[in-house]
Amino acid sequence: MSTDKPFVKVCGLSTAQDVAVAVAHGADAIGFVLTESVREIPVQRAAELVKAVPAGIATVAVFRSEDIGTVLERAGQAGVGWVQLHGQRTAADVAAAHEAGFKVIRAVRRNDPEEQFADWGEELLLIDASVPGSGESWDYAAVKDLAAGRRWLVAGGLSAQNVAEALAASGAFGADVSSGVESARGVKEPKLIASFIEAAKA
Ligand SMILES: O=C(O)c1ccccc1N[C@@H]1O[C@H](COP(=O)(O)O)[C@@H](O)[C@H]1O
Repeated sequence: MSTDKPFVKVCGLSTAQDVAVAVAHGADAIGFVLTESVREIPVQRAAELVKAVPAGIATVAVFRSEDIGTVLERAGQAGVGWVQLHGQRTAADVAAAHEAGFKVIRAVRRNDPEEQFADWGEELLLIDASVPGSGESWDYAAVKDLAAGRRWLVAGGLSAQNVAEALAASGAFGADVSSGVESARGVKEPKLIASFIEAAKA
C-alpha cells in the first residue's frame, strides 16, 4: 500500500463500466457488497468483476454480521483478496480471515465504545457513520485521537466536495465512499467516481 497519497476505496460497484472508471482514475481498492443492501450483487457477478481488476488494486467483499464461515466461503467464491467486516466481530474473526488468506478491513462505527478501536491485527480499520452506506456525514475530526498511529479509512457521507477536508481533519490514511458517487441510491455515476478519486488524491 502506497503512503504518498491517500488510499481510496470505492464501494458498491456492480458494473464493468464503473469498475473500469474507478481503475482508470486511480482507485486503490474496489468494494463489492455481498450482504443485504440496495448495493448487494450476486457472488457470481462479483467474481466476474474481480477478474477485470488489475493486480495491485485491492478487491474487497463487504459483509455485515454474517458468521465468519459464511464470509470466508462467499469471499472465496468471489475471488477477492480482502474482506470488510461490519457488525459484532471478534479478534478471532480477523485471525480466521487471515488464516484463510484474506486481508481485512474491520469496520467500526464512529460512536462505538473505545475498545472497538483497538488493534485486532486487521490491515485497515474503517471508521464509518452509525449506519453504513447511508450517506450520513459526521464530525470526522472527532476520532482523530482514537485512531492515531493506525492505518485507517474514514467513511460515511463523503463526496468530492468534502473528502479532502475529511482526510485533513481526521488524519485518516484513506477514504471509502459509496453514496457520494451515486446519481440515485445504489446507482453509481461514473463522473462522480472520477471526481471523488481526483479530489481525494489532490
Ligand atoms: O454500501 C452499503 O450498502 C453497505 C452495506 C453494508 C455494509 C457496508 C456498506 N457500505 C459501506 O459504507 C461506507 C460508505 O458509506 P456512504 O454510503 O459513502 O455514506 C463504506 O465504508 C462502504 O464500504
